[in-house]
Amino acid sequence: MGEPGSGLGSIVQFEDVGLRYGAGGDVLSGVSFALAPGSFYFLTGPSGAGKTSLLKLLYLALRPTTGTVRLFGEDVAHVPRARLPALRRRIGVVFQDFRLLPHLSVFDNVALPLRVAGAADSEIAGPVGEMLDWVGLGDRAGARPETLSGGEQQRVAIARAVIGRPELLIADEPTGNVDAEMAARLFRLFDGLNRLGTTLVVATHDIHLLQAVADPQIMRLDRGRLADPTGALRFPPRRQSETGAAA
Ligand SMILES: Nc1ncnc2c1ncn2[C@@H]1O[C@H](COP(=O)(O)OP(=O)(O)OP(=O)(O)O)[C@@H](O)[C@H]1O
Repeated sequence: MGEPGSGLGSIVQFEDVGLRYGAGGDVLSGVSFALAPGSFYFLTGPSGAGKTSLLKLLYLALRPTTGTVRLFGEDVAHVPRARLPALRRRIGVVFQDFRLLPHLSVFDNVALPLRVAGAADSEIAGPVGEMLDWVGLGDRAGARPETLSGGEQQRVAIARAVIGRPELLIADEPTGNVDAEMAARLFRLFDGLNRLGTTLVVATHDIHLLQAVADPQIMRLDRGRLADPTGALRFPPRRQSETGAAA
């Protein structure tokens, strides 16, 4: 797990981070933690605790009001605006509200990160087709997002977030709209990515899904503060009988 406080070699480091929206009160305060490369963190806490706000700091949609956020070793407050897109390309995000592009097909939504990274069409078809098969949407490649159910849109959003094998994957309630079987499958996908080296931060209320993951660590937010100031609590290791066959 990350070495809270030291942050050396971390993918993400928060130092005494505080966040306010406008003239409102503290949404986050005194948040400090460091995530080691290749770790798998769950972010839990009651509604309104600040989980989405913390994730927004991670994917550079917000900057902290106080304190320091470092991503890939860089203080985000000092990253020139022109370099932000390059930094963002290293991060995959599954948004709570999916944010699929309505004028693009399912295929083109999922292909987008590869196209932005400069991949040729010949390099795109195979991986996108495989990814759509994996999330059970191989036969919906040509569909527009608006014709899909909420759960199907969520799976497209996950496919788009992971297709480029990001160094850091951030997901906000990524299984909120899918059934238990698909949720377990998606978590095995996350676990597989994690084994390949991707660092994950997943906000979820679905605590029992943590057992689909080899080495989960838990951060709990309560009213804008990390409940465990040392950064993480270790979850009991999964038992084979509880997880079923591997993906
Ligand atoms: N854009 C905003 N402007 C003002 N206040 C906001 C904004 N976004 C969030 N908040 C406030 O910040 C607090 C934390 O919200 P946040 O969405 O981060 O919580 P959360 O833990 O993700 O909740 P949930 O589990 O319900 O999604 C809430 O009190 C919310 O009202």
